[in-house]
Amino acid sequence: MVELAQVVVDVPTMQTNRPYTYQVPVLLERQLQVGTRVVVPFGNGHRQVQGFVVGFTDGTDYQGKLKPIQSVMDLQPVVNAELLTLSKWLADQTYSFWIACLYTMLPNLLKGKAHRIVRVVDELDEQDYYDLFAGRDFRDYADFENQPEAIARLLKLKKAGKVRFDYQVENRAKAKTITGIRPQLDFEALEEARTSLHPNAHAQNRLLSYLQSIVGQTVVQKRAEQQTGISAATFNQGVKKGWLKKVPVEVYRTPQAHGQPLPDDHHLEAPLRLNADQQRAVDEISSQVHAHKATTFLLQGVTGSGKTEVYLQTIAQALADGRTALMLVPEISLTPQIVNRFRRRFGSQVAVLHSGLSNGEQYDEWRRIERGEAKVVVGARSAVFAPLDNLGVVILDEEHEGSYKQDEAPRYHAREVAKWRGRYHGAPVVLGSATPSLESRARALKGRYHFLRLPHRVNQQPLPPIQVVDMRPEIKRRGESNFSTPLLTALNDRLSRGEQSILMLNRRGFSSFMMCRDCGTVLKCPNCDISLTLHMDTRTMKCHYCGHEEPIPRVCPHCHSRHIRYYGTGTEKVQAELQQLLPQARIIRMDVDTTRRKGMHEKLLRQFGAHQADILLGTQMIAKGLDFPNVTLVGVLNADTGLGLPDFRASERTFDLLSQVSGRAGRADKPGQVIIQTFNPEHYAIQDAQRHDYDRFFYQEMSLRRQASYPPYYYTVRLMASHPEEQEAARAMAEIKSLLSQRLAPETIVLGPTPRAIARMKRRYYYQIVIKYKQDSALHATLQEIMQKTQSKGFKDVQVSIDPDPQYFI
Ligand SMILES: Nc1ncnc2c1ncn2[C@@H]1O[C@H](COP(=O)(O)OP(=O)(O)OP(=O)(O)O)[C@@H](O)[C@H]1O
Ligand SMILES: [Zn+2]
Repeated sequence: MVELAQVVVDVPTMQTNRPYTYQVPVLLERQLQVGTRVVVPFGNGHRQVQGFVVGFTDGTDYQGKLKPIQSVMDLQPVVNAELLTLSKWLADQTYSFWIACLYTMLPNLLKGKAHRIVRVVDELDEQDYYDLFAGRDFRDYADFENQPEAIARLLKLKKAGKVRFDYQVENRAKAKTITGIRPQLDFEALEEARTSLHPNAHAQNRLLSYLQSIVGQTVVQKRAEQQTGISAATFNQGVKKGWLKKVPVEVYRTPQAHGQPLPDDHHLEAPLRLNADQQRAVDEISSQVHAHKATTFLLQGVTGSGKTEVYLQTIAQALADGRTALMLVPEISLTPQIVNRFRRRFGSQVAVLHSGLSNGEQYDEWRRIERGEAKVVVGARSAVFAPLDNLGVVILDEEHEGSYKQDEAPRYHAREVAKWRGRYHGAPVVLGSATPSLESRARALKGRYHFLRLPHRVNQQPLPPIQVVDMRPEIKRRGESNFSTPLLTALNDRLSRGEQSILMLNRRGFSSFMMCRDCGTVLKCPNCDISLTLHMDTRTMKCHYCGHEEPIPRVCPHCHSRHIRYYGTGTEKVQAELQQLLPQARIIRMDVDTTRRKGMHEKLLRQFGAHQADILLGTQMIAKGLDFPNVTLVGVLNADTGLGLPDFRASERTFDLLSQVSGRAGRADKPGQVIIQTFNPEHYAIQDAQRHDYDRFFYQEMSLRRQASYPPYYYTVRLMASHPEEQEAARAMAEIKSLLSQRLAPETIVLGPTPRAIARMKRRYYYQIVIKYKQDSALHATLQEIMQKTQSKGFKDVQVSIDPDPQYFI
């Protein structure tokens, strides 16, 4: 019986969220594998859609006539067996479409329409090389279509390991190539040409000898020029005479540490000598690597305790076992120092995946991983899907960070995916943080995670003393200023000693909003329910949610008064004030605006590291991972931002941020100092951060969470419905609520429906329900049912999303 293929099609609706059965045309039989993308006709109109082959079967219940697969997009699978299984689990766990999960795992370029190429990877005999490749190193597969004989020859070559079938994406990015040269004559023929040369033709003589030395090879022209001193003009002459041919040679686009040369693999950095706590951590984790045990570790180490060194040495152990490693960081473009450390240690075995890469770079890094050329992946959230084989260890640094949760479908948490992959490969998972999430710390206390601690800084210094400055009397005394007297004194002090300071402002943009002093009108986004932010660099008002942009108004749009002014404080304004207060200080500002251009982030940090500035002033992006020995002062200008947000994690986030940024001071031999300015000096999050007392914060916050039935005592799910009409969104939610009340266990708490904190966004109104539960066997099925139901006619134009374990509630 002929096999049939099961295909998940790119038609994301609830009804189509399952594999469809297709016939496999004889011609495609040999190419088709599980995990390849195909084009198939779909529906009554036979419209062409993309899909993924997820399995084969020899029978089907389907009564009608099966349609045939139309074409195969990939000549080797883009999703391997592990990731295919994972995608299915992910769809189920996150209440999302299987097809969306499959696409989520792939680099951007493979989300588009691919075209196939065939690449020469080993020496071919001339017949094949010229017949099939016309003297090039790769060709479009489409060139061979309808030539069964050529395809048969290619398949034979593939089997012999001489060519590889690959995929590239049309019109978006192809493999990057540079010019290579390839001799077109054999040794004797070149010799003949040489003897018949004019005796003065020295350059051509040299070219011919050189070509003789590389017969059968392709050499990058630039490299040949450098090695031999033969000029480009001489190579061109050689082309005209038919001695050589120029051919494209594929090169990888390696994301560079901006302007910094990559270390070569012979000059890698040696591991540091570990202290006793670090050694214990490395030993315990490595023993699980060696034993193929999927133990989850919580590594809680104070800032500057040498967690990164523990990661590096654990990974080295996994590599020594012939395995691979995955290192996740919250937003990698913000932590170039970590990437550089990994590169210095592991050289070209490291691949980097993050949103700051071009699509081409991302694709090339992905292929290096997939081909097994890169064994250590450092990346942000989506790197958790890196196609690493034989994983030996997975590490999540700063595990408490909310950015590990994707806030659009599929709403997965990288921590859960990491644990899944750990189980699949028998690999331990290490969750590292100075300030673990309450969830993780609670699990460690219960023994579900293996708890490791690094309680001291490696430099033997205590954590820096923190002074909290109450801004209320400061403002009364000195008027509206962003700088208290103690902070200014401390800054001056560092300047005179030639030491550096880091200042954090918890904001972005110049001002947060604009208000009319006569009528109180605040300039708002026409699409969303939030105020617009002034951006001085582009001289516009911008919405941070939908991207809406408009010119800065001169008069109030409501009452036409000219008394319209900017409220709030942005980095640009603070920089101006600081420069006025300290005219001699050299200041680097780092925020979304100054780092938008590629590579700017690294550049600014490098300048600061080279002491080309005295003060680094920035938003939250400077709080994490920076390791500058000469920084002895950290100032936080406004610790309170965020405390007032309607989110049960507001205190936790404030505590984390303050602890994190304080940790940037005094990391080497000079002692550090931290000054925190606040309008809420008595808040426990601020006081506990001041004492460096994670445990105290943890127990206080835990008791509040228990009282309010929040995580980690309860699990939460958020459901959201949106519609352009407010009452439609509300009505849909009411219907969902009644279904939930019927199905769920009586102990389960269902809150809402209520308008979301930002009730209107992108021209839609949002209503939400929050479910809190400990254990509810009916929950999963009920949520699946809601997914189904919201696809029906009664829910026309209502968009419903289900967000398990949401990280944000605004
Ligand atoms: N065993 C060691 N001996 C000497 N120096 C070390 C050792 N371990 C780490 N260091 C150095 O101490 C500094 C801090 O270490 P590291 O950056 O690993 O700490 P961390 O815990 O990851 O910090 P944070 O969480 O604050 O970013 C680094 O400069 C690192 O090179
Ligand atoms: Zn908007």
